[in-house]
Amino acid sequence: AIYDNPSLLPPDRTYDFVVVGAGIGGSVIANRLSENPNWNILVIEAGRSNEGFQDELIKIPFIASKTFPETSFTWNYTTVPQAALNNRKIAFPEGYVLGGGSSINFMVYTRCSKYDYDAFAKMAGDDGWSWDKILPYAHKNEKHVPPNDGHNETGEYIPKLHGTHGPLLTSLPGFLTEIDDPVLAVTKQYREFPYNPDYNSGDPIGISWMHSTIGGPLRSSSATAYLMPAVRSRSNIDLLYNAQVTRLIQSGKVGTVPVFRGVEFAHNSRSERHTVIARKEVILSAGSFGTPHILLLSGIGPKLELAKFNITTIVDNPNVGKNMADHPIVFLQWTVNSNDTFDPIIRGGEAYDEALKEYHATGRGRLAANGVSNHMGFLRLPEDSPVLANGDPSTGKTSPHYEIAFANGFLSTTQPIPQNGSYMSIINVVVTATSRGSITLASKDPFVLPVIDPKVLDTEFDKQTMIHSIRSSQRFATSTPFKGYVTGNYTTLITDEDILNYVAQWATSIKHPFSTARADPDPKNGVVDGKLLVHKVRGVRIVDASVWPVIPAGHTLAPIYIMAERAADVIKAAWP
Ligand SMILES: Cc1cc2nc3c(=O)[nH]c(=O)nc-3n(C[C@H](O)[C@H](O)[C@H](O)COP(=O)(O)OP(=O)(O)OC[C@H]3O[C@@H](n4cnc5c(N)ncnc54)[C@H](O)[C@@H]3O)c2cc1C
Repeated sequence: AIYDNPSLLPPDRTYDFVVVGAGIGGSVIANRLSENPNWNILVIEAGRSNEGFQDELIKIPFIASKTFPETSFTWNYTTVPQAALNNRKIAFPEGYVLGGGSSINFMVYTRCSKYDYDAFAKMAGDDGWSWDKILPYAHKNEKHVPPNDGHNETGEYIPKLHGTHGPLLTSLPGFLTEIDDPVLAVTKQYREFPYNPDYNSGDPIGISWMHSTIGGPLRSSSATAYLMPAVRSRSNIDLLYNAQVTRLIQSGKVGTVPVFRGVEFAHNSRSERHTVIARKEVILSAGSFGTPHILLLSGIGPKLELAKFNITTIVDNPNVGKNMADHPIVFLQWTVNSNDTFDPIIRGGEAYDEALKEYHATGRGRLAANGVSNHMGFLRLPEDSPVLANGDPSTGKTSPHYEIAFANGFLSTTQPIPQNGSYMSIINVVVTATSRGSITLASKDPFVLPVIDPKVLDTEFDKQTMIHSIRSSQRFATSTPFKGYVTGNYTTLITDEDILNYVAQWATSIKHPFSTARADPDPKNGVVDGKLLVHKVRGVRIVDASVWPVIPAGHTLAPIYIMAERAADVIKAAWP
């Protein structure tokens, strides 16, 4: 059954598993565990339903960016001032809705490098997370469907690499653009930008066609693919949304080890607190901010920090909320000779209304497709690059250092679009970023947002790699295939100093927080073990981005789906 207020949840109901957070990790776990008809599952989500008020914003692919930074679909986090960004505080939205990030994100589906998974396995001390072992779960997750415009996709990807029967729908670009041909022409002419027939093979290096979590004209999210189908078809799963988990409660002890099978939750800061007990496990899937926040409020975290807020430490673990990895992003634009970019649509008005009309009438057109890019490139710094002089932080030889992606218009999440003109944008992302930030308590009150400090571009490696990425983008935009199309720079950047100033003014986080409760067999170094069980307590497991000991070098949704699919089997095996 579905409940939208804690007071409606039947008080006598008991559950085997309580899943906290209905984002990517939580939705996969809830679906897979409820396959066992003998188990009862409760899912508790702080945010809203993915249906109802303004839900077109999270259904129509092109307008994804209208869902953040501050809407009813987001947690409106703001960071502390970022030193490398002119001390700007940046907006850091996260999904506050069934589906979590998968309901509001840009839908870019990248499995990342096989070495990212091998590094996870090695650091967590569990070979099951390695690429070769986990690959079946990538297939289990995915259902590749034809592109929405029905174009012939032969040669644009390698079919055998993709799932055909999973819940999550993925597809190639559903709206072809005028820059597709020149982008592909660059890959034939320049060794710096080789063509990769499919970046989801475990070796993403090169320029590939982009895959998105889109089926037909609609976003496919963990809510539409996993959670709601299970809730609507099975009687052993209850879903409660509009209910924030405020802490875990110690429910007993095994010897000297505390057991945490109690979950406390409330509709808002003024309303009554409720509790529920999980007979088997509490699964924390509240994401890289929500999960450590709940642990800290429950007395599991760095003792000195907890003491500052008069929270009694039950388990002293200095790693909770630390080691936060993320990816910095900056957008760069060029003026182009075209009447066919998406700029008029982004500006709104008549062009947007026309596109929306076409979408409703035919289910086709630009709005039915991902607006970010049709192709993207994952590239490595040259082996002799001085940026690598102090070592290579990437996980292996098929792991990129940076990403570039090409948009057929003025794309930016920080810069306002100019009133006039036509543009092309290249997105620059440092995907092997070495800066590490944190999430810490701001208050003992669970309804006060925690302090987020991602330390964007904090290290010299990250800054120099961003400079390299921008220079690479500049070579791309001025390559022969773009002669006559690209007419000039929107912003002219010549020296490294120019670039760093530009980055300080406009860079932001791509919103891939990771590793804030990382897996490590040694409780001194991590928060969970290789089976994702929280160290030094019983009854709590974590399944979300926070447990990854490395941040995958690409976009993060696919790696989380894949790890959650395997985590579900790990849990099933633990309760035979
Ligand atoms: C704006 C944006 C754009 C992005 N674009 C892309 C992209 O194009 N491609 C890509 O691969 N990745 C993208 N990402 C990243 C990706 O969406 C995330 O990495 C992913 O969703 C994280 O999954 P998760 O399961 O760890 O957490 P989430 O999906 O964030 O789910 C956590 C859930 O827990 C809930 N929750 C939190 N605290 C509590 C609490 N106390 N009580 C109850 N519930 C709670 C939240 O409301 C949320 O629903 C983007 C993210 C954002 C924010």
